[in-house]
Amino acid sequence: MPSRLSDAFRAHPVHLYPKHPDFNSLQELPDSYAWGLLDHELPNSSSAQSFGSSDNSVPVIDLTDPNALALIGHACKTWGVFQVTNHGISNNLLDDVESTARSLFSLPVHQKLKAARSPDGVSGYGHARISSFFPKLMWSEGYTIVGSPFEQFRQLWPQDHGKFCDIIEEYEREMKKLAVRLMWLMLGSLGISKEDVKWAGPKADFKDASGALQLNSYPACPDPNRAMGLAAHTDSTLLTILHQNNTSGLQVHREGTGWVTVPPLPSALIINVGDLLHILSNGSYPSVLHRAVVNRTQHRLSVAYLYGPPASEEISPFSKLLGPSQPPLYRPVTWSEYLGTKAKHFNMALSSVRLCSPQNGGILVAANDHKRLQAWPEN
Ligand SMILES: C=C1C[C@]23C[C@@]1(O)CC[C@H]2[C@@]12CCC[C@@](C)(C(=O)O1)[C@H]2[C@@H]3C(=O)O
Ligand SMILES: O=C(O)CCC(=O)C(=O)O
Ligand SMILES: [Fe+2]
Repeated sequence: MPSRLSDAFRAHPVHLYPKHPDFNSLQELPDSYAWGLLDHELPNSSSAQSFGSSDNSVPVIDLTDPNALALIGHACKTWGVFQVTNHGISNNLLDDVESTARSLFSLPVHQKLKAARSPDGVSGYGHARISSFFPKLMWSEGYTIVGSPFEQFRQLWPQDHGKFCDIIEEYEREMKKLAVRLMWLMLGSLGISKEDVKWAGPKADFKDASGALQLNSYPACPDPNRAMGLAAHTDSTLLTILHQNNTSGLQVHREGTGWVTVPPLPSALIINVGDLLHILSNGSYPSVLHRAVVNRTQHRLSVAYLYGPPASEEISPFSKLLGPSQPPLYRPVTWSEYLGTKAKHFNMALSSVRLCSPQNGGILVAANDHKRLQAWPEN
């Protein structure tokens, strides 16, 4: 069984389309990128709301608010996503990481391909792994970093990789600290304390936790209504911390409302509940289904920090949350195994680790999961 994050995809290599176009040279949307009409830019579209009553917009939480723990608990239960302000990450660092991503994606295609992700690897340049589940290509490029970016950055920028490595390494350190703080707020809001999480380590600092950085680029698109930046998915994480530049594009799916745009707020970071927190909370903090759409005039960038437990630690619902009427809904799974499951089953990954209920005669998908699956627009 794989034990490091970088081994997670050994058993599930993806051979994605080898051709990477120079997006800027395309005046028309090639058929291979045409998904059919999306409704995100249609006039009067009710399915992509961004502003409205506060009930219909993603919660914004000030981390210095004395009530932050309760606000976060409510946001996790009802949205699976929230924005945070006063999070302690400096604007300088956010600007630096954004310009690192901009410099990277502006390199010529042949240069970026020198750091191409291998079919069974985690790090490097390429399409999102989930691309293999769709007949059409996504209007985006990605670059994944696990651990030190040094070796690959040296290929990309033979002369001046040093400054970019420093920025990424500092960003990884800062994200890790923020993730620990958010973890304790999210777990605390579930009534989980330090003694309940042995894998957080003796100092409760999640020292052995793992993380990946995903840089995403969504160039301006000649036909945005028919293109998809990043298809609807949930993250296979405990939580994800997302920085987006000043261009909107992230949408989250909410039952009963549909797609809701998460507006860029200066200095705010977006926090997604991932599938592993969904499992730990026994489904009470559902992972959020989200996607990225594109636009005609602006280049959008985002940087996601995908945070998970130690790669070989078994994750299962906290026993404190279980009882005679709350049986565990998910079987134990390691992050590494779960990433492999996602690579194989994509949107069925969470229900594939759901425990069978004997009353259902072994039928795997229970009522709630069923509703979630129906929300996936591609189903
Ligand atoms: C740790 C990881 C989560 C991720 C796969 C990865 O190895 C690094 C990239 C992550 C990402 C980002 C875009 C969406 C996503 C579904 C994908 O294809 O690559 C996620 C993966 C995930 O959360 O499952
Ligand atoms: O670009 C975005 O807003 C979404 C990125 C994302 O979902 C991811 O990297 O997992
Ligand atoms: Fe995501």
